Amino acid sequence: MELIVIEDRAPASSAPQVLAIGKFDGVHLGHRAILNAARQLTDGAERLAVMSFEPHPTYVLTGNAEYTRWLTPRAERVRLFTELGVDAFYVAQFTRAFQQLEPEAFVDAYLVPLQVQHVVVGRDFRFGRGGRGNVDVLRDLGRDRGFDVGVVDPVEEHGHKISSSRIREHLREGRVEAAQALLGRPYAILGEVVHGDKRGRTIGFPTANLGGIDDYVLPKSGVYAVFVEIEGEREGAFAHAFGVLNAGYRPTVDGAAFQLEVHVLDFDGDLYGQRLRVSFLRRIRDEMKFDGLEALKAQIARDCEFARAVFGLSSDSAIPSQGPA
Ligand SMILES: Cc1cc2nc3c(=O)[nH]c(=O)nc-3n(C[C@H](O)[C@H](O)[C@H](O)COP(=O)(O)O)c2cc1C
Ligand SMILES: Nc1ncnc2c1ncn2[C@@H]1O[C@H](COP(=O)(O)OP(=O)(O)O)[C@@H](O)[C@H]1O
Repeated sequence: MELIVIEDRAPASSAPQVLAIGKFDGVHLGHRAILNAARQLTDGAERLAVMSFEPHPTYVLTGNAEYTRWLTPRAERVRLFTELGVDAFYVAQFTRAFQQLEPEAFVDAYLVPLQVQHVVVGRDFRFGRGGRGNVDVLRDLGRDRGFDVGVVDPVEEHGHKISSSRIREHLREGRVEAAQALLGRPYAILGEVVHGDKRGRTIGFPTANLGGIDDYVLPKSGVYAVFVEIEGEREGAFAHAFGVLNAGYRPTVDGAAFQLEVHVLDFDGDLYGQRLRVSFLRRIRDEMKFDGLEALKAQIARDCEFARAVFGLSSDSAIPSQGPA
């Protein structure tokens, strides 16, 4: 897949294209419906392309700092679009000048050079200065410029529209399974294993601390059962495994910063510098303040047992399974 950042005018495309336009944060089931509709319009000669915008338009337009974080930062969108067979991903810079473009100017500078044959958007798509452009405006502009417009109705789940903001809300409340139902896959965060306080190993539960996660929407603090993958190949480690993850401030040890740390089940080895993707499968409990490390250690052992039961893994410990406290 080709990744093209657009500053103020799209580069000329050498091939005709079908283009899906939207924010695509999360690449959730609603976004997938748009991509599938676009894919069905491609014939042999046309490329399948996606256009989205950075920084997050909601951040630029509302100033809401939560939108400096993404469900899927650019690298994750690149990965998912590649998996979904997208040929070209255009990232348009959502600058002040961009926001001033009239709908017609947007179409002429951003779509016409791309040899767009079909544009596919969601029903509520808005574009151009002050959000003046909508699907009808886009259709009218396309008529004179040789493209048509496919409109995809919102995908619903239990009568509610699937949206990135609902997924954010679920994650804020720790409802990772509800988030998964809207995403069509578990919510995942990719980070690099950094050094911590080296306390984990002294209590028998080494925890890989994830760094470089500032671009991600973080789930509610608490303990989660997770799926863990190492990005790229590595000799002597695992390709994927299960784990228990603590998200939060670690009140027992007076942690000051929000952290994600994962203890990988049935693994012993060096993970520093590795890139791990953790997928949130099940919330186990709230983060708690314990009277000392022994109590914390006993609870982590129960968390591991609980996760083993969830995953159907055999227990290799003598601690009886009691589930979360
Ligand atoms: C499954 C799991 C659950 C945890 N639960 C809590 C908790 O409820 N409260 C807390 O203060 N710390 C909790 N922790 C974090 C530990 O305090 C932390 O892993 C330990 O201090 C090691 O820190 P280090 O990796 O920086 O050495 C948990 C860790 C894991 C792996
Ligand atoms: N099962 C495991 N799960 C997570 N990390 C492990 C495991 N076994 C060994 N490690 C290694 O131990 C490190 C974590 O140990 P810990 O004492 O918690 O140190 P730190 O405070 O630096 O995270 C990980 O970064 C990894 O390199």
